[in-house]
Amino acid sequence: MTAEHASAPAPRTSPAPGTLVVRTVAIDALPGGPTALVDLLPDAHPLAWVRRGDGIVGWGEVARIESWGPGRFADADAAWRAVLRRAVVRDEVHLPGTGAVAFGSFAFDDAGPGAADDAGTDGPDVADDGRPDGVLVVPRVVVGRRGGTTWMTTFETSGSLASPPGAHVLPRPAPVTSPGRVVLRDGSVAAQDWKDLVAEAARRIRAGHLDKVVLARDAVATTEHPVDPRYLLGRLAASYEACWTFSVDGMVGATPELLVRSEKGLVTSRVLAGTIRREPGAGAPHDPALFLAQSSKDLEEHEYAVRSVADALAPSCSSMNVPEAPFVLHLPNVLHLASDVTGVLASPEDGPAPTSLGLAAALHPSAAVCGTPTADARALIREIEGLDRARYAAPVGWLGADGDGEWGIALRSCEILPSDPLAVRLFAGCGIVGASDPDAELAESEAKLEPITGALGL
Ligand SMILES: C=C(O[C@@H]1C=C(C(=O)O)C=C[C@H]1O)C(=O)O
Repeated sequence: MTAEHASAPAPRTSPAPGTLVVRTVAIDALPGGPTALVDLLPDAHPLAWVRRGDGIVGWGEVARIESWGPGRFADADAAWRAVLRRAVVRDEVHLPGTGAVAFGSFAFDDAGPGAADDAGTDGPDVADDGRPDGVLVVPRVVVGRRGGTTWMTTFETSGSLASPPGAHVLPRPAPVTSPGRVVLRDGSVAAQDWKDLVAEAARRIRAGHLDKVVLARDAVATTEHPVDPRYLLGRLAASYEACWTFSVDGMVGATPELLVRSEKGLVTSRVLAGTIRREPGAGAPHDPALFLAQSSKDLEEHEYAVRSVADALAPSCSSMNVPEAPFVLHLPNVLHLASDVTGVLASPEDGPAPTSLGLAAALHPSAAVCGTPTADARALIREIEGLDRARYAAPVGWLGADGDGEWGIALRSCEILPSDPLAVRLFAGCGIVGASDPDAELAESEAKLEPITGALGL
C-alpha cells in the first residue's frame, strides 16, 4: 500500500527492482572487541548498526529506496516488500540480521525540505538539496555477529546461488584517515541565543500551553581533511559500548535510545528522558545518579516519554510491560533515566502485524525528542527552534525480510554533508519542562555533543 500525499513525490527504488539473490553463510569468527565489525568497513558509504561488538555492517549498494513526506515510512516499507517479492534468499544461519536486510535513515519532520526555512530560520540551507526524507539502502555485502556466530550475506542482482567461495572472503579495507584539524562553530542558532529559546519554551509551559517540548541545536565542525566516517565509528563503538553505533547514508552516531526492536513477536523500546552530566562542575550533587533518580523535574520529563511510547505501542501489542520506575543508565558523558518497555506483538485478524519500521513510524516522534502533547510540541518546535533537524532525532536502523529489525533514535549524531566532505553538522537537544533552567540545558546540550566532538578529536 502506498500512502498518498498530494505534495510528496512517489517513492523510488533504484535501480528498478530485478531479481535479487541473497545468500547468508556462517564465516570464521572475527577477533573479539567492540570495533571488530566496523574495522571491516571500506571508506565509501559504510553502513553500520553495532553494539557491544555485535550487530551488522554493510557496504556497496545493490538497491536504494527513497521516500518523501508524511508517507516516508509506509512507502519505504511497501517498496522494501516489493523488492523482497522478487528476491531469492538462501539463509544458512537464521538469526536476526541474517538473510535480506536494508539499512535505513529517515527525516525527523513530515514537512519535507524547507520546513524550517518556512519557520524563518536563517541557518545553513542544508535541507533544500532534493534529498529524500527516507532512505533504505540494500547493501552488496553484510557481515554480522551475534553471540558466537559470525556470518556474511551477499546480495547479487545477477549470478546464481552457487556463488564462488571467493565471494565470501573478507576485504582488507583502506586505512582509516583522520579529519586533521577540526574547528567547531555555532550552527543555525548561536549557543547563547538558544538559551533564550529555552526560557521562552519554559514560559509557555508554565503558562499552560503544553507540558514538555524538546528543543535542539546544531553545531558545525569543519575539518582539514575529508571526514572518514569510519574514524568516527571506531571511536564511538569503542567508547560508547552501551549505545548503538550507526552509519547510514551520511548519518553517523552512537545512540543510547532504542526506539523499537521487533524480534520474533517481542517488541522492545528503551525510553530515555531526564539527564544529568557526569562532570557537572562546582556545586554538583555528590551522587549524580541518586540526584537524577530523585529529581522531580527529570522524573516528570521521563514519565511523558514513557507514556508516549506505551500509548503508541499499545494498539499493536496483545500485552505490555511498562516499568513503574526508571533505572539510571550510565554513559561516559551523561547519566539518563531509562525505561525498557516491552510488549508482545498482536496478530491482527485483518492483515499482517506491523513491521519494525511500521512500529517506528507509529512511535515517531516520541515525547523524548518532541514533547507532550505531540502536536503542540511540534508546533512550538517549528515556531521557535530555527533548526532543520534533517535526520537527527528520527529513526535510524535496519529492517529484515520478515519485518523484524531495530530502529534507534538518531541522537548523539552528526550528518556528513554530501555537499561538503569537510563539514559535519552535530546535533543535541534537551527536554524542557516548566522548571527548566536555560544555563543547565545549554550545559546538558554541550554534554550531548561530546560523543561526536570527542570522536572528531576535539
Ligand atoms: C534530544 C536528545 O536526547 C533526548 C533527551 C533527553 C533529555 O532531555 O533528558 C534524554 C535522552 C534523549 O531522549 C539528544 O541527545 O539530542
